[in-house]
Amino acid sequence: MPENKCIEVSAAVLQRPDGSFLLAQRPPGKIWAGYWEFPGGKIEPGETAHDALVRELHEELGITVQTAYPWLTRVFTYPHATVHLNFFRVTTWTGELHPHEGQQFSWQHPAGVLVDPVLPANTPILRALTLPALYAISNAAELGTEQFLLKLEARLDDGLQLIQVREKDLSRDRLRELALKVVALAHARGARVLLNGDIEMAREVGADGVQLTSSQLAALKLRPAIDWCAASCHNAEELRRAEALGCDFALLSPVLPTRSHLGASYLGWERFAALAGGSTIPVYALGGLSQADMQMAWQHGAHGISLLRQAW
Ligand SMILES: Nc1nc2c([nH]c(=O)n2[C@@H]2O[C@H](COP(=O)(O)OP(=O)(O)OP(=O)(O)O)[C@@H](O)[C@H]2O)c(=O)[nH]1
Repeated sequence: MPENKCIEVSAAVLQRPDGSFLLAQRPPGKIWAGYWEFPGGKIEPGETAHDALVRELHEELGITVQTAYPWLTRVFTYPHATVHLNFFRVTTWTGELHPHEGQQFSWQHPAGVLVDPVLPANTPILRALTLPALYAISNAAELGTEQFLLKLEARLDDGLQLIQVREKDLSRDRLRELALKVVALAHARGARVLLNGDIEMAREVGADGVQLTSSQLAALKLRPAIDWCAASCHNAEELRRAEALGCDFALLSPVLPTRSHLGASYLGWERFAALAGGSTIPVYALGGLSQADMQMAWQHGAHGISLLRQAW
């Protein structure tokens, strides 16, 4: 085999409704035996990534895939080969899980994986799994600060886990004041906060990360040193830039027409899928959406959706 040959692989994140996912331990005799991985295997000639996923899960686990959403891809070079991994999120299947290859199974939670070692290519995949499906964007501008904070508290109590503070009309002082309050409320309930556009202030208020604007994304040479770094993207070039910079995830917008940009052009779901397909980082769909669009977003390769007005 030539050294630069890239092996195409499909892998499944089998997810239960409580968010737990299945890892399997590679059985003795296989390369990287003993390492934990997502079930899957090599794509055979003539197969699509989805075909291979369905076949592998049938062969390895004895289950029939019902719903599989395309999610992330990743290229990783091992000493033995370079692999191009196509990850799917599998949320429904029929049949009982059987370890047809003698492998061990373990259901794990995104908040803390308790088995090791995990295949080295999978570390960013496990991190991506800690991101929720919904990413809410603040709307103090329309609701007023007090009303927004009350709504935020209620949404956090309902399980909201990820918030972007984005208030373009506030002065720096008012923004800092608001961001501090959002961080305090969110952290008290285990949710994360990213601040739009201001890396320094994000650190200062103890936010978990920063949401880079597309102009910051174009200008930055290095990923800011902060736990979570996301980027706002509108086209293929920006998405590739976000991946290359080492961003943890991206927003891709506008998917549909929005109230705030009436008459402006938008991507539509097909274009969204073409852009997000093959992304190495999770992509949230943004623009003109509501909670009811979640399934549509997943079908088109999104990790989830980001909502502004509709979040509150
Ligand atoms: N199934 C799977 N393979 C992964 C993951 N992460 C990762 O780096 N790989 C790599 O992708 C390749 C998959 O090959 P495999 O050996 O599992 O494929 P297979 O089931 O078709 O095996 P076979 O060739 O023994 O029939 C291996 O090099 C493996 O190290 C993962 O999460 N799941």
